[in-house]
Amino acid sequence: MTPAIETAGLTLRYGNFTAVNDVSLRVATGARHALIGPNGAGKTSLVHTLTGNVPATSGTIRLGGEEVTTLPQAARVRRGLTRTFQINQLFRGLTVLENVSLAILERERKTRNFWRSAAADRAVAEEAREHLAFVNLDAYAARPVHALPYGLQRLVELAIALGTKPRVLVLDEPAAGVPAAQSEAIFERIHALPRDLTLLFVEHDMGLVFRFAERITVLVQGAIMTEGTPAEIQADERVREVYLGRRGHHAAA
Ligand SMILES: Nc1ncnc2c1ncn2[C@@H]1O[C@H](COP(=O)(O)OP(=O)(O)OP(=O)(O)O)[C@@H](O)[C@H]1O
Repeated sequence: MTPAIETAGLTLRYGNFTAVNDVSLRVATGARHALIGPNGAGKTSLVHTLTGNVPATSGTIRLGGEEVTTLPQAARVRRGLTRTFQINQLFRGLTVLENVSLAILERERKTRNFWRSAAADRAVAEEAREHLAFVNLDAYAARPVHALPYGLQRLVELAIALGTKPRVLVLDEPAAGVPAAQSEAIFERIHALPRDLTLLFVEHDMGLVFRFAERITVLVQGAIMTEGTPAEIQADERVREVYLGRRGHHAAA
C-alpha cells in the first residue's frame, strides 16, 4: 500500500548546520507513528519540512504517492496534510467555536466556490460543533479562547486541525506544557481519532509514546538511528544510551 508519507534523502540545512540529515521515512496509512529523539535531534525541523513551513534543502516528500516537496504549506493542507495549529496561531479574542469555524471556512473557500448563506453558516457551525464535541469542548464553544486553561486550548488546536479535514495529521508535542492528568486526556482524544487518519507525532514523554504509538522512529543528530515497534525500541540498547544522556547530551550540544 502506498505510504501516507514517504521521504527520500530529506535534508534541511540552516546555513552550515544540518538539522535533518538524509532522512528516508515511511509512515503507513492509518499509522500511529511517533518521532522521538533527544533535545535538538531535529524532530521539529523534520516536521517543518514535511508540512512546508521550511523548504527542504534536498530530498523528496511524497504524500499518498504524490510529490509535494516544493508545495507551500497551504497547498499541502488542501491535499490533506495538516499540522496542529500552535496556540499562538489561534485567534485568542474569538470564541472557541469561531476559531474552529474559521478553519472550516478557509477549507471550503479554497476547495470550492463557497458563497456565504445562512444555510452555509449553519453547516459550518454544525461541523465545528462536531469537532468540539469530539474533543469534549462543547461546553466551551462560546468562550473566548484566552479564557480557557492551557490544556483545553491545546484541545482547541486539535479541533481546528480537524476542521481542515486532514488525511495525515502531524502533531508536534501536542501535550507539551500541560499537567500530566490533562496530557493523558489529550492523548486519549488523539487515540480516538478515526483509524483511516494517519498520525505522526513528536512526543518527549516515553510513557505516552509507548502507550499510543504503534511504530516509532528515533532521530539522533538529524538522522534516523532506528525504527521499530514500541517493544523493539524499548529493547534497543542504543536508544537507551541516547536517552540515558551520554550521546543525547552530545547530540544536544
Ligand atoms: N532556524 C534555525 N536556524 C538555525 N538552527 C536551527 C534553527 N531551528 C533549529 N535549529 C537547530 O537545529 C537543531 C534541531 O532543532 P529542532 O528544534 O528541530 O530539534 P528537536 O529534536 O525538535 O528538539 P527539542 O526536542 O528540543 O524540541 C538544533 O540544534 C537547533 O538549535
